[in-house]
Amino acid sequence: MMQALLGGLATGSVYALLGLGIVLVFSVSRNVNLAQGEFYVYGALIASTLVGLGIPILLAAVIAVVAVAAIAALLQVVVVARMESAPHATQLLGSIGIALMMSGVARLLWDTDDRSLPGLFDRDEPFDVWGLSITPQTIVLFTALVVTCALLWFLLTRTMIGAQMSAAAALSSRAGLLGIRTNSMARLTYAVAGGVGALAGIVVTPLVFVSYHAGLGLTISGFIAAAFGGLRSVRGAVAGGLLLGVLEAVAVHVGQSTMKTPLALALLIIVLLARSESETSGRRWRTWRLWRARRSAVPSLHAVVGRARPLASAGRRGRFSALAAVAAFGLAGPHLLAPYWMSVWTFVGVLVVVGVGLDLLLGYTKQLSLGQTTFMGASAYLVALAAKWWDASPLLAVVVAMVGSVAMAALVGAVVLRLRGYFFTLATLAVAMGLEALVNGLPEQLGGPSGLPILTTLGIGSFTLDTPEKLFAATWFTAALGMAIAARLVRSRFGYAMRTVGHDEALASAVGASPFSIKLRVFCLSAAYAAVAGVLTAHSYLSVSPSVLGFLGGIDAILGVLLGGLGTVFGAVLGIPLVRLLPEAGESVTSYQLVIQGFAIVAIVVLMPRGLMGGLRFVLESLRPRSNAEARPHSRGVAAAGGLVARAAASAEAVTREPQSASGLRLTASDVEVRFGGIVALSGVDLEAAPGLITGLIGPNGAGKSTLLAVLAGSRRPTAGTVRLGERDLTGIGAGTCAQLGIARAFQLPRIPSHMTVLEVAMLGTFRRGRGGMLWSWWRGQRELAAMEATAYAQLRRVGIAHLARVEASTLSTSDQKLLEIARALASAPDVLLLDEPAGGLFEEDLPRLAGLLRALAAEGLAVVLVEHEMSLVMEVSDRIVVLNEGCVIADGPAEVVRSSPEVIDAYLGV
Ligand SMILES: Nc1ncnc2c1ncn2[C@@H]1O[C@H](COP(=O)(O)OP(=O)(O)OP(=O)(O)O)[C@@H](O)[C@H]1O
Repeated sequence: MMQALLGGLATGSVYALLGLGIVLVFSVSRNVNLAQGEFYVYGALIASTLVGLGIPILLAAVIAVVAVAAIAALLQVVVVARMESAPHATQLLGSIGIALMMSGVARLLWDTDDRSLPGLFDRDEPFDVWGLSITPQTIVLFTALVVTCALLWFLLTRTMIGAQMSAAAALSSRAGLLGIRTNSMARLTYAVAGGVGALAGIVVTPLVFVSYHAGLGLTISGFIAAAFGGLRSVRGAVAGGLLLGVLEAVAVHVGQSTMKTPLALALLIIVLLARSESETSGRRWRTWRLWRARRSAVPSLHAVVGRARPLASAGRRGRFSALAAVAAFGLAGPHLLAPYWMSVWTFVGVLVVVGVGLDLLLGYTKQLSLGQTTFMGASAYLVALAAKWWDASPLLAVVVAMVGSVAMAALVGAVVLRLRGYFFTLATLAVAMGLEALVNGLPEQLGGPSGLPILTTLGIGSFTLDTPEKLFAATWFTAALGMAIAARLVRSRFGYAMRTVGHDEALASAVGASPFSIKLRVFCLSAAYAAVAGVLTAHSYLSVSPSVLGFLGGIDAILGVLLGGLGTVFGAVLGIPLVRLLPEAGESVTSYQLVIQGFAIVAIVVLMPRGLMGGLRFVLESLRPRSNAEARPHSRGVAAAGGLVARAAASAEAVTREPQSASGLRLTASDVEVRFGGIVALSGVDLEAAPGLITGLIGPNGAGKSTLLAVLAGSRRPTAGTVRLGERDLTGIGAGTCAQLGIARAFQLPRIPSHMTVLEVAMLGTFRRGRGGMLWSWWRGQRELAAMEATAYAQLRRVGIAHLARVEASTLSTSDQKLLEIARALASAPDVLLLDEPAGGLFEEDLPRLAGLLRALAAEGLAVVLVEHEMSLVMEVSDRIVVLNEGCVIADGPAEVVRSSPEVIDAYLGV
């Protein structure tokens, strides 16, 4: 046992070394470097080539470490630096692209052979220490870990460079203001991470062979180690690496070697979850009750539906033609294609189905799941198992496969969607790899590496898909149907919520959409697409093997969707055939496949983020004749809005004087305290926002006004104190539920999703007034959208920017964006309106209009809370003013009383 533990510690040292590289990069540049394992592979392979040329091992090791450091720095400059401001999903995709590209180049340079290295010492015989046998190379390995930790500690804490690295990490983009060259720091970090990775490869390869494809597995192990310390702790990475190594060794020692990988990956998910924020169940229960309670009070969008004209959706003809072309291909294909090509195109169709589901998740909600093929594989396995274990009929086997896969997605999603950004993606990767390893390790139950046969033929009753021609047609019809369903969904109220969640979860909560619930539903829906693809693939190949579950099987779908264009639904049908047909170009291409895949991912992410569909739209937009007076649209969404606005305007006539809900509820904050570590932002604050009144909230910079507004909106949980709306306790229930209950907020810095028109942004506000979830929204799509547009247009007109309805919102001036924030908030027909510096950036001549609007809103019964530095506005419109200073209320009363308070003059007005 002790010998096994020692072996575990040795393996753990390798993981720790890999984890240290990941920690270093993440600490400085907030990137998860998925190529860390490739640095290991390159270090070992370069050194082995040099040794083969007769260079002594020590010199070869030094050259290899320097070479890999240089490669890493080059990759940082050429690829990573260009993705700095991209979303997490894009950065991770770029990182995957780099890993695949490096792996592919390694295959070309060093072929598929396993390689080894001589040890750094001549002696081979192990030492005997207290009955344990320790090889000299194991000692080298431990020494390398200790020396690397010491050097990293010295570099980070005792040198000027280390101080600059830490500052670059802590201050992010603002580090440049202090004269810190953030680019050089990031480059240096990558170089050091590359060197550490190469060193790990060089010290381990005398013990274990290395080959070109080892990188990904090593990266995952390194990531598990790094995750222990939250990706930022050197000590955490070392402890995590050693623990993982020991855990694996124990699994092998007790005869469960096949469980090694699933155990390690389960450990990763547990660690990630332990580090994620979780809500208490009590709070969730209260939130759910309040969410249900709001139903009766909300002025329904459906009261408007009858009055709003149904819109002929823009681009409908184009979508219909595309769907008809795909279905026609399904019919004509069997007559046009030779049998071999028909089977190739059948699998392309299967991947298109996966790709459309993936696009809903990645393109709209911006969640990069590397586990899509997990659900495809699970479904294919369930088809096989239903027949094998329960002798199920073909139809029942399909039902079992679909229900089982979606239920599995719901369980997996409920766990992994608690994680954000990189952590979510890596958890899905862990699920995919873990399941593949599990199936491989259970030959008796699940067929092991050779898989299972499919014993059923797809069909209903006497109608069976028993020929390749029928399966081909069914696959492409399914793809067309899948695209039609997705295209309708993304043009519904739920579709807008998906896009908002993808852009900005805080904004989604502020309009009453629950990011978690939306992501979970889309996760399950995309799994349903994958499950359908699994059913088709099982019956096409008549067998299923573990490789279908693995993450690499899904790379083609990801790459195809990226190439076609994310967030387009139809991009999958453009991109996936190009990707899948590439290997068919010949034997020689197959050996270049990894390089091409990796390079294509990197190139698309960096150079063509909108893919082929984006390019196509750009060309079509450029060809479209346009009058001079017309504002140039920046996206298809913007162009589409042009035709709709006139109708929205007409419909808005019917809803212009929408009754505000005016439920007469009062928002009360009592004894609120908020602390940020040692900073007391608010202390013992009371505030009451009564219906029909405007409550001004003023105070010097840093007084705590925005923090109090965040507490009232539910987006910040107070350290102490309560918030109530009428009798309901809202403390800590979250911004989404507060928005659902009628508290609307306009942010100090406008939150404007990219590629949305002004009308669309205002429409987001109507979310809480719609009915039902994803299915209802899909079913009622166009009528509900018409009501949303009419309602939003009415509010745009109210704040005076209806003429900008079709302009891309992100191009508006700050003052117009501020007015748009108010329009969006009003579109929710709130009871309470929280405004954070609405006059900031407004022109002087706009102030009277804003004052008039605020008074009118109060007259309609709204409770308005106005945070503002523009004193003329506050004094003119406020019925009551609360003054904050250093987190405490120093005055509360009518304008004339507050204005003459010596304390207020001293703290604020006199400045
Ligand atoms: N996320 C945070 N972490 C740490 N401190 C914070 C955070 N948010 C606010 N603070 C601190 O809390 C205090 C109150 O900040 P807040 O933004 O609420 O003030 P404010 O009155 O809105 O200022 P301004 O008028 O400049 O917007 C400040 O000292 C600020 O530095």
